[in-house]
Amino acid sequence: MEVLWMVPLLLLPLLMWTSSTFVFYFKKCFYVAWMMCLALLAIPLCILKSGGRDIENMRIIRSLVRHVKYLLGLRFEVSGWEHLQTEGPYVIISNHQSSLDVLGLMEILPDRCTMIAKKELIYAGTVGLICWLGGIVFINRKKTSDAKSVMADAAKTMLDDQIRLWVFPEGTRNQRGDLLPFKKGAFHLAVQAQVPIIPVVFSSYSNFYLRKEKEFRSGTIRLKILPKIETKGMASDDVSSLCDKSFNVMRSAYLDVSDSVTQSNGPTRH
Ligand SMILES: CCCCCC/C=C\CCCCCCCCCC(=O)SCCNC(=O)CCNC(=O)[C@H](O)C(C)(C)COP(=O)(O)OP(=O)(O)OC[C@H]1O[C@@H](n2cnc3c(N)ncnc32)[C@H](O)[C@@H]1OP(=O)(O)O
Ligand SMILES: CCCCCCCC/C=C\CCCCCCCC(=O)OC[C@@H](O)COP(=O)(O)O
Repeated sequence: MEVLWMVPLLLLPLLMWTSSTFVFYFKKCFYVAWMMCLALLAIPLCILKSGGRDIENMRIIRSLVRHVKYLLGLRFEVSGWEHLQTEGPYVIISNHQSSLDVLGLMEILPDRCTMIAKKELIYAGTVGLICWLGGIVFINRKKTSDAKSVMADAAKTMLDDQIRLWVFPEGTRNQRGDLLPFKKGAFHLAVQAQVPIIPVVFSSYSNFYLRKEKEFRSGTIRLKILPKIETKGMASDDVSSLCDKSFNVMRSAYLDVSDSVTQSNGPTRH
C-alpha cells in the first residue's frame, strides 16, 4: 500500500518529459505550417506588386514574418543598428543555427536585401516559391564550379541593381556552441563587387531550443550587428585573410553575446 502513493510521484517526471516533448513538436509543426500559410498569402501579394521575381517582394515577406516571434514566445534584442546605416550594396554574413534564423533575419533585414540559399529550398512548397519570388539566389553546394559562377553573376547583379546579399558562410546549420569554419564564397563575392561586409551574430539558441533533447521553450535572442569590414582595393589573394579576420571578430562576438544571453535567461538545464 505504501508504495502506491509513490506511483504518481514516479509518473510526474514522465509527464513533464512528455509535455515538454509535446511542446517541442507542436511548436515546430506550427512554425512550418504557419510559414507555409503565410507564404501562400504572400504569393499573390508579391505577384500583384511586382508581377514576378523581384527583390522588392522582400518588403512584403519581411512584414508578414515579423509577428511570428510572438507566436513562438521569442524575443529579439538587437544592438548595432548604426552599422546597417550604410549606403549602397554590401554583403551581410551571419551564423546559422536553425530555420528559426529567418525570424531574426527578418527583424533586421535592410531594404533591397536578399539571400543566398541552397537550391533544395526551392522545393519547399509555398515557402520555396516565396523564396524564388523574393529574389533569393540559389546555389548548388555539391557543384563548387556552378556555385562559384552563380556567385560571380551575383556580384555583378549587386552592383547593377544596387542590391545587398545575406550569406551564411558556415554553409550549413550548426548548433554546436561554436562557429564552423567559414566557406570562402561570401568573401569572394564581396571582393569581386568591392563592397563592404557587415557581420551579424545571433546568440546561441541553446538556452531555449535543443534539437536533440526535444526542448523548445520561450527565450531571448541577442542579435549583434558588427562594424563593417571594407574590401576596397582587395583582390582574390586577400580573400583568405579577409575570411580569417571576419571569422575571428564573429567568433568572439558570438561567444560574448551567447554568454550574456545565457546569464540573463538562466542556464540550460542540460
Ligand atoms: C511570407 C512568409 C514566407 C515565409 C517563409 C519564407 C521566409 C523567408 C524567406 C527567406 C528565407 C531565406 C533563408 C535562407 C537560408 C538559407 C541558408 C542556406 O541555404 S545556407 C547554405 C547555402 N549557403 C552557402 O553555402 C553559402 C556559403 N558557401 C560558400 O560560400 C561556398 O564557398 C561555396 C558554396 C560557394 C563553395 O563551396 P565549397 O566548395 O564547399 O567551398 P570552399 O571550400 O569555400 O571553396 C572551394 C575553393 O573555391 C574558392 N571559391 C569559393 N567561392 C569562390 C568564388 N565565388 N569565386 C572564386 N573562387 C571561389 C575558394 O577560395 C576555395 O579555394 P581555395 O584555394 O581553397 O581558397
Ligand atoms: C513540400 C516540401 C515541404 C518542405 C517543408 C519545409 C518548409 C520550411 C517551412 C518553414 C520554415 C521557413 C524558413 C525557411 C528557411 C529555412 C532555410 C534553412 O534553414 O535551410 C537550411 C539550410 O540553410 C542548411 O541546410 P543543411 O543544414 O545543410 O541541411
